[in-house]
Amino acid sequence: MLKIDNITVQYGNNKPTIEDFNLEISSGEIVAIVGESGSGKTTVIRSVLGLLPGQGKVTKGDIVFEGDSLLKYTDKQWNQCRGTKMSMIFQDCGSMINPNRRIGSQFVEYIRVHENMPKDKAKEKAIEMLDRMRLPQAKDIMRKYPFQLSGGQRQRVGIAMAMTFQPKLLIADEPTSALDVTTQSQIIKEMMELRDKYNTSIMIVTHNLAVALYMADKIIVMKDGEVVDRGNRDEILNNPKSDYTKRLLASVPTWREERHA
Ligand SMILES: Nc1ncnc2c1ncn2[C@@H]1O[C@H](COP(=O)(O)OP(=O)(O)OP(=O)(O)O)[C@@H](O)[C@H]1O
Repeated sequence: MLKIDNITVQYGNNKPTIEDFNLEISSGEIVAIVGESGSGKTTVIRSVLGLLPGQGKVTKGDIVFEGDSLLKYTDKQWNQCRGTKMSMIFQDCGSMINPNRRIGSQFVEYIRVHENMPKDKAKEKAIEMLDRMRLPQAKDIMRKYPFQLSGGQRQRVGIAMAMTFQPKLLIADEPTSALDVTTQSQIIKEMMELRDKYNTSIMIVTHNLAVALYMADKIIVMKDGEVVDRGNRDEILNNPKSDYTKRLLASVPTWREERHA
């Protein structure tokens, strides 16, 4: 479904931020990229989304999505792809939700940018999506401004928007780090349900190894632009290769002798 094939990414003439990076995601698979700040996680997902900032560029390798190279996508192809086949959610929905506009008006506009439909139909669709993301009183939510919602509610709105067109790939950058622990675990469970229901592949970036161990089928641990460990949950948990991963594991809380993720 998505193949990141040996890419090197560089910002201007600086030393490459990531080198020879590989990752394959199948349909319905959840992959987590874990690592500390500055390790290159966001660079990987921005490369996939074609949204590298500044002078960022993929200088080597290829990124293939459903058989086509994303590196060769035209602006038109990107517009058809982002928000529909490939969607993203961010920490506290940062770039998705405008703080100065009511949820309803921006959700309706978001839908109509991607699909030609009358306003009332788009509104129905928005309410249906909010309902699905377990936001009770969806009609009330539509009338509210983002600041009138809790962090968890805002994040559910972001996920509802991202899931509107049932994307094949959902890319999530630290989607729960702004939330309290209880809301964090609810949102994570809800994301896993999306995978089960729609077979959405999910690529999640997190600095929290516990979150990765809980939800991901495949985990990649990065440090200073390099992959220092990769494997499924059991491999990372029981047979980590790098000292860095071992240290991260040691910091995951334990409970009754059992490591809890
Ligand atoms: N716009 C940019 N211009 C130049 N260099 C950049 C830019 N963005 C990132 N970098 C370089 O890439 C490195 C990795 O950054 P990146 O944002 O990918 O890390 P990260 O693991 O996602 O960190 P965080 O968790 O803080 O978001 C940075 O240390 C920096 O050297």
